[in-house]
Amino acid sequence: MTTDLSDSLLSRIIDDLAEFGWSLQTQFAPASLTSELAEECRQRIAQGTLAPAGTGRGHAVAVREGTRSDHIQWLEAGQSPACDGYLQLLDELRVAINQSLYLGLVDYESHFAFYPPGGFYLKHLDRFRDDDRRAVSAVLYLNDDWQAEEGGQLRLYLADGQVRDVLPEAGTLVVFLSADVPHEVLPATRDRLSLTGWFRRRGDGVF
Ligand SMILES: O=C(O)CCC(=O)C(=O)O
Ligand SMILES: [Fe+2]
Repeated sequence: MTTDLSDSLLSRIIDDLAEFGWSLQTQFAPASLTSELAEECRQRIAQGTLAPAGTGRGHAVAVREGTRSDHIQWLEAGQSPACDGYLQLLDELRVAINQSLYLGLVDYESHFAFYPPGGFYLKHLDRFRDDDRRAVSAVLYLNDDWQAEEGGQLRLYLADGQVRDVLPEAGTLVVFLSADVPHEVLPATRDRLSLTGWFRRRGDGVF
């Protein structure tokens, strides 16, 4: 699957990031791609390959009960045309951000996330105390026809004191500066599927 991001979409995201530290695009990914990704996520859930997420750094971290209740599986390139299509789009975005904002983003790490009904992620920052490589967070949602009364909003606490809620509707991408925007996932009354990821800067080699 090959798709390209339009220049106007890329400019909107970059301008928003520069001015406000976050951006919301309700039509980031084509419906065909999000439905394939949702189908793949559902298959992985059914096969039992998603595992309870930890809250520390890296792939092998302790599960801390009570902080978050999503199940995740990390993406690798070459697993499916849909995943590769998604990674290609995010790489286009990475290159565009670097060209305009000089953030020096070197890669994008990403996982499927599944929040069962009642699932949540308490207020947090995506940057770890001992690892500042995560610079920009990007989440693509995979849920058709999401209604506000079903809950599941991503709640962002912005620098100007405003609080914004984002519905996890299929095709919506939310992007924000990982170190600057505390956020939480509110419980929902239905399954909540997404692809969550982080553009990273080069580390200093200590970790
Ligand atoms: O799914 C979301 O809306 C955000 C998830 C999140 O904050 C995280 O995985 O760090
Ligand atoms: Fe987060």
